Amino acid sequence: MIEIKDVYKKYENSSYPALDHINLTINDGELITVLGTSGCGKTTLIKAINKLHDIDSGEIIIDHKNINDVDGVALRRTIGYVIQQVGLFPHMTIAENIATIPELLKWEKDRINKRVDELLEMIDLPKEYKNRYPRELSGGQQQRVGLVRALAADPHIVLLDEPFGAIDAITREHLQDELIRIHKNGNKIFIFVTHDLNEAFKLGDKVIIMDKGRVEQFDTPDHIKAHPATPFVKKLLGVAYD
Ligand SMILES: Nc1ncnc2c1ncn2[C@@H]1O[C@H](COP(=O)(O)OP(=O)(O)OP(=O)(O)O)[C@@H](O)[C@H]1O
Repeated sequence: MIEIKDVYKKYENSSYPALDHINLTINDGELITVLGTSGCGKTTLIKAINKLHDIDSGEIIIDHKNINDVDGVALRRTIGYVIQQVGLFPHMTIAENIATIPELLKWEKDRINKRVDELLEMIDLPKEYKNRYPRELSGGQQQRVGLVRALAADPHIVLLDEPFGAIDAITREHLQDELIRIHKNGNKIFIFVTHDLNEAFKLGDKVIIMDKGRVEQFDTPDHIKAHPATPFVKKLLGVAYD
């Protein structure tokens, strides 16, 4: 469970806060999407959760522990993280890429090999891809590897920052379905950032709608559509549904 209590952050030289007194509770097993226009604070929010960014005030509590009291590096080994640029290590094979966190956690070789095979199967990549390098895979395949790399050590929480942003519409739809399937098979929290309304509403059990560092609405897609809470949300829906 993640509790975000009155979290505030303002970058120097910024005219408005990136996170303006945010309050959210995210329960185990929820797939949450974060939707908002460019610069509204989506990335800052998820980087605050894995301590890549510090916050000015407020509290972030993960599984009843304030992350202030947890070392950032140790925390990030327990939280999956997927970014748009994929970030696979180019000089490492697919198997080595997927094994990064299990290696850091000093898992036994056999356990790592088994896990790599299991994850490749999960994303329908043939076993022989294990020894390929990222450049020998298509963009969509690399994105899939980026996704399962984040799942390798079976983290309880996975943060995904516009992971399908640079992918064509058909592959993207396929990856969205895959993500839903993978999420269904575990009691994990996925927090998925996107600026695409259809993607946010398709994937999210609940959607966080942000504007200028504020949460405008946090609710299920159906409830948001039926009862948009603010003029901003109405406008956002209007653009897509009118
Ligand atoms: N390192 C930084 N230094 C100063 N200002 C920053 C920094 N990172 C982000 N900001 C500012 O904070 C605000 C929120 O940025 P953030 O990256 O969280 O937005 P975002 O919603 O993820 O945007 P996008 O969809 O464009 O990635 C923006 O106004 C941005 O310019």
